[in-house]
Order: sequence, then structure tokens, then C-alpha cells
Amino acid sequence: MLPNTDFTSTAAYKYLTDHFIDIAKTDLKSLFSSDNERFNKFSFQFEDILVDFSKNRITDETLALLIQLARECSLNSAIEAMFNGEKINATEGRQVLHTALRNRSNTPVIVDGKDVMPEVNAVLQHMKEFSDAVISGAWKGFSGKEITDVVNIGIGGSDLGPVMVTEALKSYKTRLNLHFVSNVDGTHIAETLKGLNPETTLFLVASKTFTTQETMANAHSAREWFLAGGAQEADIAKHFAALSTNSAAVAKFGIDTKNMFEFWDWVGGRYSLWSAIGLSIALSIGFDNFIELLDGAHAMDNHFRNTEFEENIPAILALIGIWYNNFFDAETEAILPYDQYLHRFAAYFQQGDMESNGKSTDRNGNIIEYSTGPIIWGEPGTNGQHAFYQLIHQGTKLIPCDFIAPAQSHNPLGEHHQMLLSNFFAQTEALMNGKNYDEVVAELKAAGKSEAEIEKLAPFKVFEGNRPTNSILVKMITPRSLGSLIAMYEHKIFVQGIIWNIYSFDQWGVELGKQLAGKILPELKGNEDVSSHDSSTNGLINQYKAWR
Ligand SMILES: O=P(O)(O)OC[C@H]1O[C@@H](O)[C@@H](O)[C@@H](O)[C@@H]1O
Repeated sequence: MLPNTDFTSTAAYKYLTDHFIDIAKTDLKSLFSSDNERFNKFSFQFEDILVDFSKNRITDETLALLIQLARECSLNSAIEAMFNGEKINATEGRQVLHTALRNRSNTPVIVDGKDVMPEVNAVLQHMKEFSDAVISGAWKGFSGKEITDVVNIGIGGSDLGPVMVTEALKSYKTRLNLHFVSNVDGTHIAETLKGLNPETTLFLVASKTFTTQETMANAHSAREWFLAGGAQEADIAKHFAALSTNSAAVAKFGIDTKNMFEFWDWVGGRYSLWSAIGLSIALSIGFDNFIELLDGAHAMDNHFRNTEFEENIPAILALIGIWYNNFFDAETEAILPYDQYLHRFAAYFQQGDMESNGKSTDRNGNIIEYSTGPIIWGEPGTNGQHAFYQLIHQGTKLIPCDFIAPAQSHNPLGEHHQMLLSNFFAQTEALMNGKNYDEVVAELKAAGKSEAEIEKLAPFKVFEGNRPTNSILVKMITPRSLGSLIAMYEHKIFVQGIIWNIYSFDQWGVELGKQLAGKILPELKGNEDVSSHDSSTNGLINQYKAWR
């Protein structure tokens, strides 16, 4: 059972409310100038990852109170409940055991009285054999040719993780070309298939439920394209594999169950890249590298499970997030990777975080009166700098940002990487220090501006500063460090859900739209006007019918 505490009624919350009044008046610059040890105190190194959270609006006291908050919310017992396979996804009656998928120490993980590790290992072995055979070319298509292209068909958790990881680890790429089709918009599959040859293309139909409309529609279109390209029904076995928990639906679709890679309902969709859903990753970077990814995540799991909160990286990041979300009323968080390979990282955690903690009912079924999950967004630096950083620097909203960068580039091209990193370092410094009026005036004077010009211009050039950031410097983005990084964010999300007293592992909020789309689809078939909706929806549907 998960603890069930209203965090706003804890003693720590009360202390934090008072403490906030002081901190709101304090600026980061002075926190640094009054404490030479601040960086050493407020940064941790985990393997090849340095997490610097010193540029946050916190003091020793803030951290101590936040940790007290975590203790009062029984975070410890919640962590154990997850790792031990209790049914903490209570609204779906399921365990939450993505950690078992990467449990490289292989200690037993008991689900309903049975150790799941033998099954987990068996699927990994199956993935190894399959990916080795396809990569080596031993696996042949129907006309005897090697596979050259792999198309993963899936959406949400069955797409975003594999896309993000295969992009992030592109420099480890095997000879296979990976493609991802998610959108039900026919354009996605049509454009993807344009350059492909059915003889050398392998499809992975990735769906936990194997009922998702988008994925099934795309899988059927892929099958039609394949059969239209000269293949027979019997050839499907060589070109289609399924990654799913639903073997009956897989068989019904016509995929050979030998080509089915199973996972289980205790794996949440947005936590499934570690499961059979990761087959596209194994094909893309090789099975050994996939295992390295799991190893990295496992190392972070051990850190999270076994480290006191004072030094527990995911817990500290989560608590700092709560500090901004619930005391500073920050509504969003930006994830800003200074690494082109991580260009889908923010998109991945948009689902990871927002589908997990975008909830407004607490674990007692009551409507929540405090703020829960933040809006997650972001783009790679330096592109973001030339787009939306204006608002982060000078807008009216407080936007805590995570800056992520590798110290070593996979593409050390001239001075590119130093230029990139100079921006990475400069931005967090600029956000913290800002530029005050006097500094602006001095600068304008030095540039030869007149008094009148200076007076006119100066207010617009002031940067308030005091804008908080985390800096995550990774020695190099490798399968292992990436695995750790992803697990770090996953656990951050978990901690926040515990403190907000919500269920982080269901996603009922995606259902209503699906239901309504299911009702509207048949209404789009005929030519007659519809009148069963509100006037706006009717008007839109009828105009569509007139225009199509
Ligand atoms: O993997 P399947 O079952 O196709 O689901 C794909 C996605 O569907 C959405 O509606 C959400 O529920 C996601 O969490 C999930 O990842």
C-alpha cells in the first residue's frame, strides 16, 4: 500500500510556507557570494554524471525542510512498495515494475507469488537472438535478401522511448535503418514507406494492448503495402514481429507468435522502453548496447533505492521541483539538452511526466486543491536560445530549467563542441546573475550612447536574474549514462507523485477523447449533416463533409 498523506497538512509544509517568504526575497547571486562551498554542497556526481543543483533558490534549510516533507509523506516506504511489486497502480490493480526489467543483479522480484525474473530474462534472450540474427544478416526476408530497414509502428509509450533512445544513441548505430510510424495520419506511414522495399523491410508492431487505434490502422496499412509488394501471407512471419502483452490479439492479426516479444501489465506504457518495446533499440544499437542501457538504469535504481534523501539525486530533483511548483507557483519546467542527439528527450519526458502526474484527484478520490504535475517542454540548445529563451530570461513567468550537456561529443568537429558548451555554461550563469540597471547603464556609456539614449533604452536591457536552473553534465552520452539519466527522471516523477498523493501510473485522462472519436468516426461516413453534438462540433463536422 502507498502512504496516504496530504502533504499540505504536514509540519514541513507549514515550515516551508514561512521559509518561502524569506527565500522569495533572497537572490541566488548573494547565496553564492556568501557561501564558497555552495557548489560542493549542492552538486552530486553519479558515475559519469554531474548533477549541479546549486543554482536553485534554496538554502541548507530549504533542503532540510523538503527532505522532512519527503519523510513525513513516507517516501521511503513508497519506494520499497514500488520495488517490491506492491500494486501501487491501484486504479488499474497493477504492480509498477519497470525496475524489474533492468534488474541486472537478477535478485527475485515476486509478482503474485512468482519470481518474474526468469520470464524477463527469457524475453531478453529472445530479443538477443532475434536482433543478432537481423543485424548479422542471417535473418532473411521472403526473397532471400537481408533486412535493411526496420519500421517500428507504435504510439505514446510504444514510440516515444524507442525514438528518443535510438536518436540519442545514433552514433552506436548498426547497419540497420530505423523508422518510426506513430500518427494515424496516413501521411506518416505513406511518407515512411516511400523509400522502402518490402523485400528488405521488417515491421515491429509495438503495442502493449494491441488494440490502439492508430497502431492497428498503421499495422494493417503496412501489411497491405507488404502484400502488394509481391509477398504472400506466409511471408508475413519473416517481416512482422509484435511487441505486446496481448498474445491473443497478436495471433489474430496474423503475426507468428514465435515473433512475439512479450511484456506484462506491470510495465506502464511510458516506462516500457526497457521491455520488449525496446526491440527497435536493440536492432538500432545492438543487443549489448541495449544491455548497457539497462545496466545504467539499474545503477540509478540502486542509487535511488539505497541512498539517504540528503544525497539521493532523483529525490532532491523532485523536491526542488515541488518547491517551485507548490511554493513559487511555477507552472512549467523546461528540459534543455545541449546535445543534438538528445533532441527528443524533452518530448519523451512530456509523456513521462505529464501523463504520470497530470492528475487532479488524490489517492482518496478527492479533488486536489494544490498544483500537481508541471508542463514539461523544451528543445535542444542552442536552437532554443534563438527562439524561446527571451521569455525565460525576461518574461513574467518563473521557469525552472534543466540544462543537460555531454562533456565529450561523439562528433568533435573543430570548435563546435566548445562553442556549444560555452553557451551551456553561459546560459545558467546569465539566468542566475542577470544584469542590473547600473550594469546596463555602464555598458551603454561604454558604447558611447548619450544620456538621453541611455535613459530610454536601459529599462529594456535589464535582466532580473535569479532564475533557477539545474545543470546536468554527462561525461559522454553512452548507452549506460543515458540509461541512468532516464531512470533518474523516472524516479523524480515517482517521488513527486508520492508527495502530491496522486496515482502516477494510470492515465484515465487519455480515454475520453478516444471514446468520443470512436463515436464520431461512423458519423463521418455518410454525407448527411450531423446534429447530435453541440453547435460548434456539428458545424465543424458538417463543414468537413462539405469540403472533402
Ligand atoms: O502500447 P499501447 O497499448 O498501444 O498504448 C500506447 C499509448 O496509449 C495511450 O493512450 C496512453 O495510454 C499511453 O500510455 C500508451 O503508451
